[in-house]
Amino acid sequence: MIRARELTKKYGDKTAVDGLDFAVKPGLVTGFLGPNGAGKSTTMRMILGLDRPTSGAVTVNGVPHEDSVAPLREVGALLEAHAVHPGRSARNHLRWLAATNAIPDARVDEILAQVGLTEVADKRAGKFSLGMRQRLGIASALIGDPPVVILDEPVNGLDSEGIRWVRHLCRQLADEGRTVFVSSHLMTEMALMADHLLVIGQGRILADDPMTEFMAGHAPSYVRIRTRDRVQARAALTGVAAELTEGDDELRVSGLGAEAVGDLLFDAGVRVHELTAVQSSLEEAFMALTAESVEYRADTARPTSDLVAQGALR
Ligand SMILES: Nc1ncnc2c1ncn2[C@@H]1O[C@H](COP(=O)(O)OP(=O)(O)OP(=O)(O)O)[C@@H](O)[C@H]1O
Repeated sequence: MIRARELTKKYGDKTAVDGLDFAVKPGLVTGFLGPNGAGKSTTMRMILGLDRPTSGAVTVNGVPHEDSVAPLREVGALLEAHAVHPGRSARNHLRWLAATNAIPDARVDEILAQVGLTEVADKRAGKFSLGMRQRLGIASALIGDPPVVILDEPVNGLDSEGIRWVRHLCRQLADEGRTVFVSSHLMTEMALMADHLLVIGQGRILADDPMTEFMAGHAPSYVRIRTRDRVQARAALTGVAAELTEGDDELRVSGLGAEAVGDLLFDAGVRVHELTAVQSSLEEAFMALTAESVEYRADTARPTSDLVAQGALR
């Protein structure tokens, strides 16, 4: 369990993390999301005792991480810029970590096999591809068999097979009862991986919900209709549907299921060319939720999805 209370970090005038209160629970994969500059890395660094809070506190299993006696056996972490000596082999790097954390040497070969690096274990880490470095970083995080695992952008640089592997690994770690706290900018991956979401923007919590509740609350579903008889279709649905929105060549109906919409249109004699139940994606929900707190945005970038622009997400 990771517990933050009024966790705050200021850099001069800049408040990077602004009074965060949250609990990351064991047995779940908790996704940590936020736009660039939201304060995710700063929060993770404070959890790991690498940065001191300006005020407030964060504990891992009840103890501030810097007070931990054998830190790698308490929390395993992969940070974006993890340091491995380029001249050292993967095996020697892990052996050094094991030796300095009272972890048996036998664990090194075990963890190398688990992350798929056995064959390159004696290669210098400086020669590793980004994907191999990520795997070594994950091996370093897991070598102490920790109950709490923190992974900052773990799928960065991994190919499709590697991404699937990280997803399954996170699921397995959570199923073993560990606390798994993961950040990623890849929303499709997060949607598949996380049971719970903690979303921050400008250092503050925007959402702290189970994935299913988050999607129900922020990623609305609607029924898409394509028909040439738009006027008739609107007439049939007005007053029954919660909301009717006109798209370029479609009508979007919220507040009614596809069956009900189909029946109403059939009863009204409307010829329908498409009727689809649509669930907005996690990415659309995230963009809508964080639109106000995006720190850096290209002038030409549309801040939110077409859905938002067309008024279907509010
Ligand atoms: N050492 C520092 N000195 C000054 N400002 C900092 C420092 N570290 C972070 N910040 C600022 O604090 C804010 C939060 O940064 P942080 O790196 O935690 O965000 P993030 O959510 O991890 O972003 P990203 O997704 O881009 O990695 C940003 O505005 C950043 O510029």
